[in-house]
Amino acid sequence: MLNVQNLNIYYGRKQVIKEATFQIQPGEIVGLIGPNGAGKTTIMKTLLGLTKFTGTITFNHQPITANSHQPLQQVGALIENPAVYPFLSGRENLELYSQDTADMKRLINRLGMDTYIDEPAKAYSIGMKQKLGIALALLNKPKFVILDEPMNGLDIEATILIRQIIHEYAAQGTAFLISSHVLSELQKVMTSVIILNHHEIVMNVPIDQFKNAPVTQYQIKTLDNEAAAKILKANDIFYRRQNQSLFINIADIDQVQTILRHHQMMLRELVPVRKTFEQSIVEVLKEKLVDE
Ligand SMILES: Nc1ncnc2c1ncn2[C@@H]1O[C@H](COP(=O)(O)OP(=O)(O)OP(=O)(O)O)[C@@H](O)[C@H]1O
Repeated sequence: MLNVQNLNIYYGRKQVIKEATFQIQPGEIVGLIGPNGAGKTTIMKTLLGLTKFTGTITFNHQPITANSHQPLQQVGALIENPAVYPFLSGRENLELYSQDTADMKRLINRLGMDTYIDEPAKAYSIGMKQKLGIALALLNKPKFVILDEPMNGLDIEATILIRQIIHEYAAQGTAFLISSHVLSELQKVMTSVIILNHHEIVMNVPIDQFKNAPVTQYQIKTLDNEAAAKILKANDIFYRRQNQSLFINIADIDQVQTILRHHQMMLRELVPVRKTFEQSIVEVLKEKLVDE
């Protein structure tokens, strides 16, 4: 569907994206992650034909360039602040772009905007404006949607709703490219992740890779954690106490069970602890720094 090959982008003499190559297929929800200034927004703007570049971008085999926007008719986007006319109502803003009134009405309803959609957009809160921006991006059943920090300003209920809507569109075949600094939120929707660091793609993998992260520690509970901790200390075994649990390194877990049993101290809980998504991302970004 979307095919990006050897993308290079410069602002003046400064290279902002180096040799980025990636593909996005129908129904995929791709998270774009990277530190501030890594080039996420720049990539998104370039996919919309808003920036000059070298390399190739094709959408359904048709090229997108700074001068050729034909394939973008099937692409919806929310980048930076929603482009909303403040003196028009939310509905009038949507009508400017809508090609299907029934689809527009359904979207207003699905996003829970019925009560304020006819008020001028200038009276909207940040979250209401953000929802309007998302509605604009989702109008006309797009095949591909680009969302830059879509959860900005949304409360918990709206965040959950947007997540559900993204899943619904993806189930119908719409592909998404979404950037967010809230990794835990992005983790709940994305099917794969592209990590940008220092203007290059350093990782492009399915999200399942992180779900199956190796076990690094075990969290254990006994009837008397205080006494168990003393025994571990006396045996020179490293542990960390947190939230009425003891955390044991994976290499020590067999020895810990043997020692505790020897002291007639039975385990009440033994839970494997995996690296979190956030920890894995931080490690990927650090690895790259070490390489450099
Ligand atoms: N119009 C511009 N002119 C010159 N440099 C720019 C312009 N827009 C962005 N840049 C530079 O390009 C680099 C990438 O910026 P970009 O906004 O794409 O990063 P980002 O990954 O989206 O960052 P953030 O997470 O802070 O939004 C930055 O170094 C930024 O200073």
